[in-house]
Amino acid sequence: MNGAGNAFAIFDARDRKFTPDADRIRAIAEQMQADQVMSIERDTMVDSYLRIWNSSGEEVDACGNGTRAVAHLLLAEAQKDQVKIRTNAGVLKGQKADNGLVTIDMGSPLMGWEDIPLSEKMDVRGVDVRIGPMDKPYLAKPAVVSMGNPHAVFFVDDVDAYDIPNIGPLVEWHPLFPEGVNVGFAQVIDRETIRLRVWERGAGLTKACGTGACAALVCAARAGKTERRAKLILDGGELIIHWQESDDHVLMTGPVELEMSFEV
Ligand SMILES: N[C@@H](CCC[C@H](N)C(=O)O)C(=O)O
Repeated sequence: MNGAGNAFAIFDARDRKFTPDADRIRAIAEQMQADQVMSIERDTMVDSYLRIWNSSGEEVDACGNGTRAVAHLLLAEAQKDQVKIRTNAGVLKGQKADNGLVTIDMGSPLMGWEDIPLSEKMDVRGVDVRIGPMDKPYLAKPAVVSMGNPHAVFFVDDVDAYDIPNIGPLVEWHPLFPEGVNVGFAQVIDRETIRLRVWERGAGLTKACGTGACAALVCAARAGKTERRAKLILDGGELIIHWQESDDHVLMTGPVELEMSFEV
């Protein structure tokens, strides 16, 4: 499946065990050209339990687009208006939106430096990241937030002018981020539109990152650069992100596509 171009290989592990090691995940991701591998498992309390692995082989806690993709499957299967999916980052609600789109309530963003986590206390609106060549390092100041996974967001004038495959990895495993970080490059077009590209932790430059889109909107709205609702334009499609004032939750709405399904 894909969610706005973010590519997934999803295993239905409700009746069959799926216990891959990191090598197996890497092989599946390579074969299926997937950014993330996921498995849907039975859960006693909610509709399903979703496990998520990056294409690098590590299991992670959150994937916004992946959760939307699985919500789409479960909504169709159960013929329900809403499904609840347990992830390692918490229980998330998914529902159908207009025009075949799917919405996930991603819950509240976490803003404490320990929540991201950072290795030392810093102002999350602009942390100090020293990157660049050894002889000429430069200081960059991305905003950071957790959407169940860590994000650093650089606000730039022209997203397409940045060499993301070279800059992304320098930030992804910078010592300030003990668990690594997803690295977003956000260009505010106007108060309701952001162009975004994301170098994902453990997956590289993907066509879309759902939690990255939520993180970019939260950091932009927190800094007064945008409204709390905006369209995020990613390489693979568009997402509408709404950081609700009423309950602090972030809602993500966008397209989902089932590309193929088969028995293994
Ligand atoms: N593609 C995802 C995020 C997947 C996990 C991320 N790479 C991480 O390591 O936290 C999304 O749509 O949110």
